[in-house]
Amino acid sequence: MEKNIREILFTEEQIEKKLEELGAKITADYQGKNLLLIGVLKGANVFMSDLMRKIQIPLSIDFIAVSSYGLSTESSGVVKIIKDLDHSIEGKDVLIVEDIIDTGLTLDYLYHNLLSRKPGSFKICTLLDKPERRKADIKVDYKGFDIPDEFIVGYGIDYAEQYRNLPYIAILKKEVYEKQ
Ligand SMILES: O=P(O)(O)OC[C@H]1O[C@H](OP(=O)(O)OP(=O)(O)O)[C@H](O)[C@@H]1O
Ligand code: HPA
Repeated sequence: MEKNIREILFTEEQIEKKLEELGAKITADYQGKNLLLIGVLKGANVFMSDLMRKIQIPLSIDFIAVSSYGLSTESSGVVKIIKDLDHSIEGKDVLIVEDIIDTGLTLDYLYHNLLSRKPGSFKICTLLDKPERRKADIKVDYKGFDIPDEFIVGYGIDYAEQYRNLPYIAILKKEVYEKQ
């Protein structure tokens, strides 16, 4: 295990099993629809790549890049779009794919921003949900796991741009970010 990791929350095998469940639900719910997965970069990159291969219906993908945490473990509360979508979403059945919902401020911003672009439908899928920290009310349609109020890394999720390549989801040791 990486030396700065306190505890592994979900192993590769547990993540794989959860993705199969989520993929099966999305496949059943979006039959005959015009499914567009929108990945929220950079964190959702790994989850989105694995999830889309568990969905057994035609779909398209796009990405939006936002940032509110920068190099910190606390949300700045100011969400910035760094890279916008490549295409219009008008009339499309949009499923936002997030790695983690924490305060909910990122998704609250994206919800209002993307809804104004008139999608046919709009739903939210997140791998991880940290409900204790919520500041904005978010309705999650597809969820992988609830997690405790700890700082999480791995499987695409970073601290100061590190640890995204860990194949598991883990709690970062507090001394790693408290000494910064
Ligand atoms: O619910 P919130 O408190 O808003 O936090 C969730 C957001 O924070 C992380 O993104 P970050 O800003 O760290 O950018 P990244 O995806 O590039 O790592 C994560 O990927 C979510 O998008
Ligand atoms: O626990 C977290 N870890 C990494 N990035 C995050 N962005 C929101 N919450 C987290």
